[in-house]
Amino acid sequence: MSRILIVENEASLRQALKDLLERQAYHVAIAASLDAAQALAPQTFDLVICDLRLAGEDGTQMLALSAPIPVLVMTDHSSLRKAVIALKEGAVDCIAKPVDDDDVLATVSRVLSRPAPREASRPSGVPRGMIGECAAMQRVYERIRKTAPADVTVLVQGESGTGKELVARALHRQSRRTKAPLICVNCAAIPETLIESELFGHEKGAFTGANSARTGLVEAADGGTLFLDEIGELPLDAQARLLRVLQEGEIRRIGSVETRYVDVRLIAATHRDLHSLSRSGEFRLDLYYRLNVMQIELPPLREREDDILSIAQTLLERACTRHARPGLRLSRAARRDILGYAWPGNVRELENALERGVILAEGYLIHPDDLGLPLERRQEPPAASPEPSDAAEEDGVPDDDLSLEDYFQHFVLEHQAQMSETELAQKLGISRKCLWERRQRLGIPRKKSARRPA
Ligand SMILES: Nc1ncnc2c1ncn2[C@@H]1O[C@H](COP(=O)(O)OP(=O)(O)OP(=O)(O)O)[C@@H](O)[C@H]1O
Repeated sequence: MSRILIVENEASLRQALKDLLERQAYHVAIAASLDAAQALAPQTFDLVICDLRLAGEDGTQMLALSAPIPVLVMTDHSSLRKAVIALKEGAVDCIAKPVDDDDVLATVSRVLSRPAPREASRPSGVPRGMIGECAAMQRVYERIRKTAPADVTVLVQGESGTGKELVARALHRQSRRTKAPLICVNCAAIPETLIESELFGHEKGAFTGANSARTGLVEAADGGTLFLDEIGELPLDAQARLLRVLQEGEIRRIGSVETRYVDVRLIAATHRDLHSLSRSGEFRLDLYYRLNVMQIELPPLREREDDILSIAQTLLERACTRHARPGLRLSRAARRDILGYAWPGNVRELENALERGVILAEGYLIHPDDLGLPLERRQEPPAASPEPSDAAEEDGVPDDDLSLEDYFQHFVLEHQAQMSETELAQKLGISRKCLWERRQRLGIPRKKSARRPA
């Protein structure tokens, strides 16, 4: 069934819409703000419903954050102008507030019955929500395309923040199970004492505190896909139960003698070496072999040199939209830092650094200090090719978009501590008045220098 994300800051309406749509068997997630919506990866849904007037935020920003997923906007009479703008900017339809249940259901069903932006028809074959076109990622996309329809267990390996959950979502979307649930569980985030009952469910009275019977997440994924992130953290007892699910499709709730049958496709992910964990007795070898039918290996960001700047650019645009700071750009020095840094937290860390940059940038450019990358972990930037055919590629940092404004900012920031305003203006070939005006426009306030004023 289709997955819908509701973005609405008013709690009662948010819950009422959720209940209404869930009664029609849609899978619904809710968010009260743009940030909360962004954290739920809006591009992985089938439809986003968004109020245009979120508390202090502009709901039209959801259009850019969700693209290419259809966005249905909600508005009352006081913001009709905004609704017209949203429709012009690509919203698929508009629901009038106060909302009418039948109107909501009819509009949702109409929008969802239109042909969806299909994965396979995306020009580059890049799964929805994923960025990057380097050779290693092309191999990942090809693996996803071939593996998804095969309905086999998949083991996704990669460091933290490399996109393992995005791969699981793409596998599910491209599989025959796409209309059934995808249940994502981070095994490391659930306390060891609770994990078995969370996964496999329990009967009433099975243990202290089990006041009622509960369905586990494996059963909730019946007919669909179960994504177990950080599977290396699963305790041995839970591993034994999981093995039974994989071998026989059998599940037994904690405290129950009754065996139930489930049809679940398992996608597991880990940043650890399960084979060596099995040698030390921490992971069952038989489970490892069961999981390891197909592997998808995600490269760390530092090995995706060809991709880093284009990923940064896309993530930067998203962050600019989120924080209503359109048009911010990375300074040359910031791009060099991005290329030279080792990115132990991978794409997630890059996303966070850019978010920081967008929030802290004072002018139109994001400088290294705004990104705040830890100095000790920066590496030398990738070496320039021995005989650069294009001087603009010096240090591997493309220079093609280094505008006069970039140059101006860079020059002023680099020399203002040592030069007076007159010297700076002379070197730049402009008048002092012009220097002052540009400082104002670009948001580079004059810093007090140790030199006497000119
Ligand atoms: N190739 C990619 N394209 C776009 N965004 C990405 C990519 N890889 C990771 N991200 C972003 O980085 C963040 C982390 O991604 P994800 O949760 O899929 O990583 P993970 O490998 O499962 O991490 P962990 O192991 O820590 O759970 C998300 O915000 C995701 O959108």
